[in-house]
Amino acid sequence: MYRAGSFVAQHITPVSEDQVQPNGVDLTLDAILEQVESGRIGREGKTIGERRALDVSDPVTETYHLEPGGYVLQYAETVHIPEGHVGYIYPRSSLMRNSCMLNTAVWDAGYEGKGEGLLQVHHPIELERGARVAQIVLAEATHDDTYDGSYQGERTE
Ligand SMILES: O=c1ccn([C@H]2C[C@H](O)[C@@H](COP(=O)(O)OP(=O)(O)OP(=O)(O)O)O2)c(=O)[nH]1
Repeated sequence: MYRAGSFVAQHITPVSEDQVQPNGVDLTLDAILEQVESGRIGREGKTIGERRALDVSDPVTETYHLEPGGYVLQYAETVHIPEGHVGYIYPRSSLMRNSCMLNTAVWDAGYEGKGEGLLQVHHPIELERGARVAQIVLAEATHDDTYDGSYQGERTE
């Protein structure tokens, strides 16, 4: 069962009232990166290739002008996935209606950090830093251990 947005909001920092939706919480855009080097997924281990942070095209409004392509989008909020739950990301529908998509992997129980998503741009779009671009939902889930991988605590210092 998916939890209500008010429950999800208890696990997102910082969060404001306008981010809380009936079934989840909107996440905002912190930064957009472009991958410039190949990564590797091996039978054992993995390497993340170098990604370079894009400069905003308009520094006054902090707006990115994006051409079609694939980008890594970093969310601004710290997310904690509580025990007994699993998280998924959906794009904000207005992003999708503008021919763009945000992909999700699994957000594991016990994970805490500022995560990332794959942003697919199928038509040029402008995105402002701090704009709501995604929605995170939490579903109740059984699990064995809790998350203890390499991304635990990412970008939280
Ligand atoms: O779209 C997503 C999905 C997940 N995560 C975060 C939460 C998740 O718990 C963590 C690790 O994901 P995963 O377990 O898939 O990472 P991995 O590639 O298996 O690496 P590791 O074994 O180091 O965890 O990354 C994101 O930032 N974005």
